[in-house]
Amino acid sequence: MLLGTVSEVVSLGMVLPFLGALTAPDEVFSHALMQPLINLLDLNSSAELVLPLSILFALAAIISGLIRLALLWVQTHLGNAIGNDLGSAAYRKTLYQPYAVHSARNSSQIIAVLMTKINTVVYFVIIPFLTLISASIIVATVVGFMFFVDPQMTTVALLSFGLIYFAVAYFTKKHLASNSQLVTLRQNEVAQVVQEGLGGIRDVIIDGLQETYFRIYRRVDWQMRRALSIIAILGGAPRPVIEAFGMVLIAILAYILTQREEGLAAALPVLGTLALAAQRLLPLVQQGYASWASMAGGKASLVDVLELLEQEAPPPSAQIRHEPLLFNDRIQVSDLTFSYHPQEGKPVLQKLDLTIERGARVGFIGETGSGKSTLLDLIMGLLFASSGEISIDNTALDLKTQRSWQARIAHVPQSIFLTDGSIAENIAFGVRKEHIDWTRLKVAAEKAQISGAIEALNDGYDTFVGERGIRLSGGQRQRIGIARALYKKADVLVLDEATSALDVETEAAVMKSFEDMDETLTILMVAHRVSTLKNCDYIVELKSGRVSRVGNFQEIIGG
Ligand SMILES: Nc1ncnc2c1ncn2[C@@H]1O[C@H](COP(=O)(O)OP(=O)(O)OP(=O)(O)O)[C@@H](O)[C@H]1O
Repeated sequence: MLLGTVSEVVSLGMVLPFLGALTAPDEVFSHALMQPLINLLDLNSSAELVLPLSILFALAAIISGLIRLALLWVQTHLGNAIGNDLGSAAYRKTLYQPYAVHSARNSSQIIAVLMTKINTVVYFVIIPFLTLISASIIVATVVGFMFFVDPQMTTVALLSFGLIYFAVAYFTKKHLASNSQLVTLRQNEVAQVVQEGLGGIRDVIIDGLQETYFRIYRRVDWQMRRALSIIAILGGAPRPVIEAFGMVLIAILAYILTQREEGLAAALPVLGTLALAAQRLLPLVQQGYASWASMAGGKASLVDVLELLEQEAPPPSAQIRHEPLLFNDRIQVSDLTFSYHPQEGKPVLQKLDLTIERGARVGFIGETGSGKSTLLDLIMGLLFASSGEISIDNTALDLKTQRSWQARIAHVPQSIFLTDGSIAENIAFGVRKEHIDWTRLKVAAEKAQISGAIEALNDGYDTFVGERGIRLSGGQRQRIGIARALYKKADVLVLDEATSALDVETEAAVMKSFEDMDETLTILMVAHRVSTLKNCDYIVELKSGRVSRVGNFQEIIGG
């Protein structure tokens, strides 16, 4: 920035002697400031001065250009580096939020912030801010230099340009703010429509909703872009007006200067410098104004990014590997009440008591919405009781013990997330490829009834699982999910409709393989088909947020 300023002033400073040398060579030759140069080059006449001055002038211009190029590089790079820091910090904090926070909010808004708004902030706020600072410093210095050349004219020029920009800023401020708001709202909607359309693509295809989603996307995206273009237009609009005005002003100044006693020749260097300064200064002032306008336009996006950054930081213990919580006897659920929204209506679970011994295979049934998944989330320490408690052996499950309890659990959801990687990497999830324990991996795959299918593939365990595992069937995905849980060698396996996509025979085989597992392995499962629960030690039936019955398969389901 400092270099940028120096380069501007030096290249401007070179104009005065250069034009002077062309128009009034003798005066320049005898000027005190020129003597060191004249002595250094051993010049004898004013005519000899023109060439070195021309070279110096050209050099100053080239250096000034190079420095500005470097400045552009630094600003853009720095802006994006700051954007990367902000985005990563916001994503990290988001990941570490409690499950209750995630389940209560709209994920597409978070996606909009992390994918789109952070860019808006970089290109509309951070880079313009850096540009504004450098433009302000350069403007101030160039104005100072111009003041030195001709204070009167500089004051007139400054006041006229300044007033115009202030007036424009005053009148556009409101429009910039409202469009800024519009941009962030529409960015949320764009993220939502993309997420909903692609996330539910099966239903979109079956219901023939492609055109509906396409139309919504086109409308909200256009509204967002229109607001963005209004911000850009408001930022750029004064330029052509001011440039025309600037030229008029220079014509007037030229006229006034030529009317002075010294005549045109004496006025020309001053006029040239002023014209050049205006030509340099105007884009800079315009850049400063456009940066301000852009920042005003990006403000609402910045507010959204800052909101994510203000989320509670992960506790220092979050990164530490937790020693698994002692679990030798039982999970005890005592007098447990839970509400998603404590102020509203009846709790989802009410005064629930339940004991699950270590090594038990427990099935949960109940009507839809009876609270099965919620109870499993509470047992897994993802949600916390509104009143009552869950304890493991005799340790209460709370924020402090949550991570060490979770170190014992493997969860198999209904739909598992597969990363772009090999099957092996997806089973040994989160483990670096070189650290994978292949024997353990193969045993897990065998027990999950997937080893045969994997080994039949050309690349076996190294087969690449495409984007979100699209190349695998639902049943294969679920079995990979089960193998992943088994690889973790957890003490508690939680299966929430984890076998719903399997055919009856495969499901029975998976269930059978659970039977052969270590008898200390505790299995909690919610099943799509009650027949899946046939081999459970007991079945817990939930009704209206309470345990209505506990018994074996025969007692609860009947023969
Ligand atoms: N994130 C949430 N925010 C608010 N309410 C929720 C949330 N998740 C579930 N609920 C409500 O809690 C109740 C219990 O839901 P839960 O998913 O635990 O039931 P479930 O027995 O597992 O149902 P299903 O068999 O349909 O999966 C339902 O009334 C549901 O609407």
